[in-house]
Amino acid sequence: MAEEVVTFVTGNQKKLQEVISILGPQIGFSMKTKDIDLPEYQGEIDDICKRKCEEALRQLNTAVIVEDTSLCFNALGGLPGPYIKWFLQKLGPDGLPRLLADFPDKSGIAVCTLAYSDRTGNVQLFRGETEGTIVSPRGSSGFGWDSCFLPKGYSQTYSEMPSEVKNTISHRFKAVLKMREHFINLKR
Ligand SMILES: O=P(O)(O)OP(=O)(O)OP(=O)(O)OC[C@H]1O[C@@H](n2cnc3c(O)ncnc32)[C@H](O)[C@@H]1O
Ligand SMILES: [Mg+2]
Repeated sequence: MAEEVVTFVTGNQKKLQEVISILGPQIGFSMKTKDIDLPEYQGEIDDICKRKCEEALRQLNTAVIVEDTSLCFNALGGLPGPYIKWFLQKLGPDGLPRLLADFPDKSGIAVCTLAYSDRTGNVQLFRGETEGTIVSPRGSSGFGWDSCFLPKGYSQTYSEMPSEVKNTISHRFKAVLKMREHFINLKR
């Protein structure tokens, strides 16, 4: 039987590169990619990702995967969470730890949610989380807020560590692994 073709839809090429390198060759489906910055609704993480996936399906009318990344600060009840993109854009990486200046708790959670929809609109979510601390920016590799995120148990931020290390401990790694398991099990 021919492998199912699924289109990964994202406007973020860095994210895409990481997904591809984490997925590896044996993924149980054949992946195409499409560069669209999909609209994102407000709400809880899972709902935002599900609706983003439904919008991708509506636009492309084929099986799709989308991904949504959140950075949740525990002292702020989980905010900025799914709105981290706009905080980062307006405040820059320097501004992120400053949001926590008045709080002793600097901990945060990076969350990656992948949503897969088949052509009939049946959506499945796969979530990966990595705990860490929000620090003043350190390091130059990676993208987004990588320089501010110090994963728990490590002395280097995502930006200071080699990408091969980030890609074996990250929020994205954990979500991609769950999705890959799902597809590989389907074929068994
Ligand atoms: O088209 P999409 O897939 O939505 O791509 P995006 O860049 O808009 O991504 P999100 O909506 O998921 O917003 C997440 C924000 O967090 C950033 N980001 C995502 N993954 C990251 C990672 O692993 N490390 C650091 N920053 C990340 C990303 O650049 C955005 O600013
Ligand atoms: Mg986005």
